[in-house]
Amino acid sequence: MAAPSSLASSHLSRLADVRRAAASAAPAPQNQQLRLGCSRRRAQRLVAMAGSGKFFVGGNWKCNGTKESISKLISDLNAATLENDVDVVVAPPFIYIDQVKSSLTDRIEVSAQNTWIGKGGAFTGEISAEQLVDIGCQWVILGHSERRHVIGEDDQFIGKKAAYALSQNLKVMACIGELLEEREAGKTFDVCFKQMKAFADNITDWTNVVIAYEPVWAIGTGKVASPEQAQEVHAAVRDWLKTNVSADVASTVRIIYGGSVNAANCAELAKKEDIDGFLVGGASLKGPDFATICNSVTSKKVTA
Ligand SMILES: O=C(CO)COP(=O)(O)O
Repeated sequence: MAAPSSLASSHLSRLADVRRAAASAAPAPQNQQLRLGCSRRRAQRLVAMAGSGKFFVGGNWKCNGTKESISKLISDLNAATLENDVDVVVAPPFIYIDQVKSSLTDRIEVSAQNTWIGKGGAFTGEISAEQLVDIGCQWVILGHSERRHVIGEDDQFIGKKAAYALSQNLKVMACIGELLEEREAGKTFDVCFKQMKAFADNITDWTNVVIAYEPVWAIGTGKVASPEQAQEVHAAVRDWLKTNVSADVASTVRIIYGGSVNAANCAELAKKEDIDGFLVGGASLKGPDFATICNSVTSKKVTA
């Protein structure tokens, strides 16, 4: 695995610029900082987010579940106590979305795992954004590595899907992340920035977008990125947004981490400055574990 020091030094020096700029920016209102008990830079970001800056946890159920197992998961989630400071979303397989919508508490929003690129019609086997909205689905996951690397979706196709989903008022979890060989070749930032560019070329309003950094080598492998590895990429993506989109988007968009997150490792990851939540696969199939991950937002309240 490439050590952080092998990542491009120009990006690291730009990160240092961002940190210096943040340190010299006007202080956040003190009550906000105290209430959150977090670092000044994060408090400033939360003020800029004006209420939309909650910790965010998504559960991606992938191609798992039966009517029976999903009923059990729903009743565990309905019984769970969730912190107020966290947005929680689950993404069941398409065919169970209706079942989930009709029995899951409104406290948890519902996402699809994919959508068609445009308006529905003669596209056998596809599900349109209009249909998702029709059944009350609020979110869609786009650009997941399993869609990119197993199904073969490319950056442009994914970017266009994001534009269309947003135009239909679906909120988007936009996924990026490098393969193991790309990380080992020192290409982590290049790969993530290229995937970001395809999203940025198609997205004009980032209000309803959450970015999910999911290193492919950490997905379903039990090999979680260290908090430092994840933080480094999150900060670089935020820096990329500042340079290529706007300072406002860079400071307000949530960047969540995915890849072998579980009830035991979530608290340490959640403490990191630029980790605004998680996209969880395997552990989201266990209600109590998923609730623990949602409640790792409390780690954010400890001064970083
Ligand atoms: O792909 C993921 C979420 O979208 C992560 O999956 P795991 O948590 O099972 O590694």
